[in-house]
Amino acid sequence: MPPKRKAAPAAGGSAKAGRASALSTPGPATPRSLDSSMMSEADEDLDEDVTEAQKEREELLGQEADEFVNNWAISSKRFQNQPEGKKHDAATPYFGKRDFSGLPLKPDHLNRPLWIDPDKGTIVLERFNALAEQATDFLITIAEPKSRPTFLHEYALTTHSLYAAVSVGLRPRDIINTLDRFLKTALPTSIRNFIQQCTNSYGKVKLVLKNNKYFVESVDAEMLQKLLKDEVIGKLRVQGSGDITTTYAPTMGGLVIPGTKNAAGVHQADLKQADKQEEPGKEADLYASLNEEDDDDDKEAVHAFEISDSAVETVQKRCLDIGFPILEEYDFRNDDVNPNLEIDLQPNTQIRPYQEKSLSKMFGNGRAKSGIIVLPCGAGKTLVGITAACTIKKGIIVLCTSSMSVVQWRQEFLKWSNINPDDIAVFTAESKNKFSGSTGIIVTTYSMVTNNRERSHDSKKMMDFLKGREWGLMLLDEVHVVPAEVFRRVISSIKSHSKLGLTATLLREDDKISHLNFLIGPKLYEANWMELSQQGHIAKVQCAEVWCPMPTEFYDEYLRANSRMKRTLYAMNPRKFQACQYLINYHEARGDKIIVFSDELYSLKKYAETLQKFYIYGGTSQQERMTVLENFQHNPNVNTLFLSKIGDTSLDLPEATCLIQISSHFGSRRQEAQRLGRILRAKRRNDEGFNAFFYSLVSKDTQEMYYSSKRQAFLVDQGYAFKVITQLANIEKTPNLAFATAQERRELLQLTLVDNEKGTEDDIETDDLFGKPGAGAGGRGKKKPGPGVRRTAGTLGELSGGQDMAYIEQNKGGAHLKKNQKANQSSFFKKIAREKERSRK
Ligand SMILES: Nc1ncnc2c1ncn2[C@@H]1O[C@H](COP(=O)(O)OP(=O)(O)OP(=O)(O)O)[C@@H](O)[C@H]1O
Repeated sequence: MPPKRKAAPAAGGSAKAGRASALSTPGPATPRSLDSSMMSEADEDLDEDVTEAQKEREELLGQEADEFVNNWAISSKRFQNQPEGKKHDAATPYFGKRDFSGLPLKPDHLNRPLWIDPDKGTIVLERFNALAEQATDFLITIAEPKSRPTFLHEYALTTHSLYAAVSVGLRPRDIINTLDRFLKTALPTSIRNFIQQCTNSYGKVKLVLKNNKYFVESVDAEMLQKLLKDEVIGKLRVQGSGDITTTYAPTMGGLVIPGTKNAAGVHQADLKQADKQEEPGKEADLYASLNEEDDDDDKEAVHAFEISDSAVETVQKRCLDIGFPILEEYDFRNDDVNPNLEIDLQPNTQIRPYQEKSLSKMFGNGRAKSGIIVLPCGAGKTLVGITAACTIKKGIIVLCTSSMSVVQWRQEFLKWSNINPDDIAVFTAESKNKFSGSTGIIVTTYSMVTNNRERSHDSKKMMDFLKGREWGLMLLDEVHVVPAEVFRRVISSIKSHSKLGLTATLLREDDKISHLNFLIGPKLYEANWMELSQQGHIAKVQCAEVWCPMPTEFYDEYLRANSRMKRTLYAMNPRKFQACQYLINYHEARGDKIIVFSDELYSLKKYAETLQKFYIYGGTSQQERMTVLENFQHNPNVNTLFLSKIGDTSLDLPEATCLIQISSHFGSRRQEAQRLGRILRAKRRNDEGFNAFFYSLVSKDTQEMYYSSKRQAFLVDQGYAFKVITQLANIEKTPNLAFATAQERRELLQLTLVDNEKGTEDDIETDDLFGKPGAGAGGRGKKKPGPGVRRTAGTLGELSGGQDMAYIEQNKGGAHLKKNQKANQSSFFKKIAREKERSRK
């Protein structure tokens, strides 16, 4: 990290800026401070949000605010004391110590697109600059995108991002030179040192599986000598395997690997540069140094020594401890031991530019690097995985979060590639077939592989088969939802040369995402949502937050209610109900197909029943689900569908063009992104002027407003602007809205209070929308819970759908669950417990 990573005032923090602009939409603005005052009550039971980390963050924000005020006072004084004519502009005092306006600009700074914060390594990119495209390619390779609204993008230079840059073949001087050339100011020494420090250690040592033997490899012979002298690693060298061997790195000349043309983004930038530059002589040398270096890539000598299979983890850990993280690469072209798989993309398959770019990060130097590719929902992660498989052409194992995804993955393999159907088998509770030839593809679920319970004979045999082989590629779907421990178990039991993780959002509220860096590999590529929607690969979406005032009697109850009842009340707010009805009418009349999401089962059913619409939740039978979905797709009279959280993922309904959210999972940014993902693949996305719509209905002056702003943070960073609608046009004049009279609203309140006295029903954990209700991941049968189902945390094996894994993991486990279980106990059990207690005394 660059020196001192303190929390910073959000100068230029575009997420906040995006939010602020949305809030400035006319209308009676509710002060956001109201929400924070509500926090103390909400704190009691927040599953996900009020973690220690959150408290720390809040403390930090407080410190940050103090610091800001102090700095402002100092700078303001300094500003006033400056001689007239030498004063900076009026905004200067606001930036305090972080005022970098004094940094000398390069004479041609207007032509250069980047700014950098010398303290924190935050890079700001001017998207309107002529070199923005090239700079973006470069930044994607060396830094992590943080925020990408329309005009200014923000990236962060981190140890991990530099690690990833090195892993795709960039060298420190590539990074320093190119960054310097894009910057409007000279590259600060602090940043130069940081890059050198990180990149000098990263990428020097590689772990390569060649001819089924593990080698520690480096282009630096001295480095290998150093490792051999290390007290831990030295002993682990396979005795009798000779000293350090020297070979030469493979050349790329003539090789055609799908998606490798942009090895690190820099080369492509170079080519475009030649076409676009305004001042040829001057700009052409912007990348010259990189080209020179590329030429000698092919001739580099590589030194290696062998280690045993069992020593791999120890060596990896030790290398990390001594500051030389080890990179994993698979030289699949020179693997003569593992049989080749007959698989190619279908001749008519055309991968899209961003898919190709993401793969170029994986295969940039002709070998397969392990890591994670991040693409928005509906952007075609499956095809990226399949293309990687077609490149490596060895045994492939695919791990999914649900048994339905297993079926879908197999179908996609058959659709996009020429794989023989006998060469691709699935391993689920229902099917335990192997492929027929010497190698092939197995598609399975995380839970099938990590299941600790006693296995059936067939399942055990299958596991032995999976463990006993060496796989060329392990494809890990939806990596953000799978607990780190599960990865550890998967990775330690199944041996594979390379791993590719796929996800739409590298987001977890619990920060465990960093584990993935070492368990799978660095983030290789993250696509820009806005760019993909502009290119028509995903739909353009208009997002809005609709503020629904609460009638006084509801609000009075809300203030008195416990946290569970509060959630029910803000979902059942009759004004919200009316807004939902209004939006359904409006969008149905426009010819849209609408999905209404509710995490709250009580409101899901009440809304759907009152409006006479279909709904699906965990307890809906498989047959009914299919009938409802079919009708939604093909019946012009069924245009609205209510869904519980089981529809958050895996739902492929390209007919849907409008989403309305009436209740959600606290502040989960991931759920918000996943739900938006349900309309990103809208069939009509390329119709002229087409827009999909995403509405979040929030009850005004309740905790929901706080959660809503939290939930939107990720999408705002992707460039989505949330408009705040404080009043839906003419809603008060709209006829036939439900709960129009005070009497009806009072009755609704009474009914809600009575019905929910004993706590509300939770959604049944289920596979996914297409899975069997109550079936565990991998389709393992689970008893169908009766009414009043409780939420259980359980292990991954017991959890069924990817959609719930992380949410539940974050539900601060024991305490919360116990509380819930207690609340759900019937009075009979409570009585028994009391009697037991008494008899003990
Ligand atoms: N290169 C391509 N050419 C044509 N169609 C494509 C291409 N890539 C993806 N698609 C199509 O885009 C749709 C979305 O793909 P896919 O289901 O793989 O998305 P995803 O990123 O996995 O989404 P989610 O995160 O929601 O599961 C599919 O219908 C797929 O066939």
